[in-house]
Amino acid sequence: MTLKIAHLGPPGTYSEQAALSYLTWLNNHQEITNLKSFELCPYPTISQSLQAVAKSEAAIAVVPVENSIEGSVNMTLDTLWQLDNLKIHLALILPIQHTLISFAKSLDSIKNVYSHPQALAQCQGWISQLLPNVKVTPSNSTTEALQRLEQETTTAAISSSRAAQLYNLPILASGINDYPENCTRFWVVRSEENNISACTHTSLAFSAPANVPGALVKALQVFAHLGINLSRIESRPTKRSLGEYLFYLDIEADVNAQIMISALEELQNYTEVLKIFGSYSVVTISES
Ligand SMILES: O=C(O)C(=O)Cc1ccccc1
Repeated sequence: MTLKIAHLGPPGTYSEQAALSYLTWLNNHQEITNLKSFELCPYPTISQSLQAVAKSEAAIAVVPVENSIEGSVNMTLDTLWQLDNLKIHLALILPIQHTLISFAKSLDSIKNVYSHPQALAQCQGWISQLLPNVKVTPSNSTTEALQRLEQETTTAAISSSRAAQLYNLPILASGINDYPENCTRFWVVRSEENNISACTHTSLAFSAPANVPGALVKALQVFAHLGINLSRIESRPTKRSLGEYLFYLDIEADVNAQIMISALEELQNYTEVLKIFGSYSVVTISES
């Protein structure tokens, strides 16, 4: 059986790189995979990659969730909340080294720079120092604008050296992210429950029952009282009215651990809608 893996495209994105790292990881865990074959399926947006799994067009999606410089990838958080029955199976942390790709002879002749908003933000210091007068345009992914470069020789794109190699494009500058230790966390998402035991993390999101003093504190105290550590908290607008938020938590415990079963039962008392995105382990990928 061939399993389709949805990721942000066109080919050569960091999300595709994360999907390939996931396949390598699976290969080293053959007992889990039963020797299935896989097909990489690029989608125009992160949201569409997740929708592909929700609609059973693909079995798996690999999506970016958080970057060490720029923080959360809102499209991933928002789409996970909107779609029901998606479960995180694994987190992958990948090092990210951006390159400037262009047919321009030098930085002086560049007039336009394109990339995914996350990549532009991760390189904003470098851009303002070395390309202070360029027009910066966000694109759906780091590889979307690469097809422009051959015709538009005063245009550059921020992407990976792997993408430059894939499309045989010239690299004008390397390692242009503002912080050298730049890395991004990706989630591997499927439509069925993760039945791997002893996961290290659980992610969930909730809306509070009323916008009153202490609403968030009460929910968080559930974990504090049980000695359960949180590794991230993020808020996103509910989009229903200004000033109303959803709260996303990453928790350092397995959803099936007795202590988490108790915590989640108690948490129901302090939440309006509670969505558990799943339990998973975290794999750190070293420089390839
Ligand atoms: O556009 C890509 O290549 C992506 O996969 C999104 C992204 C952009 C920048 C850093 C990590 C992921």
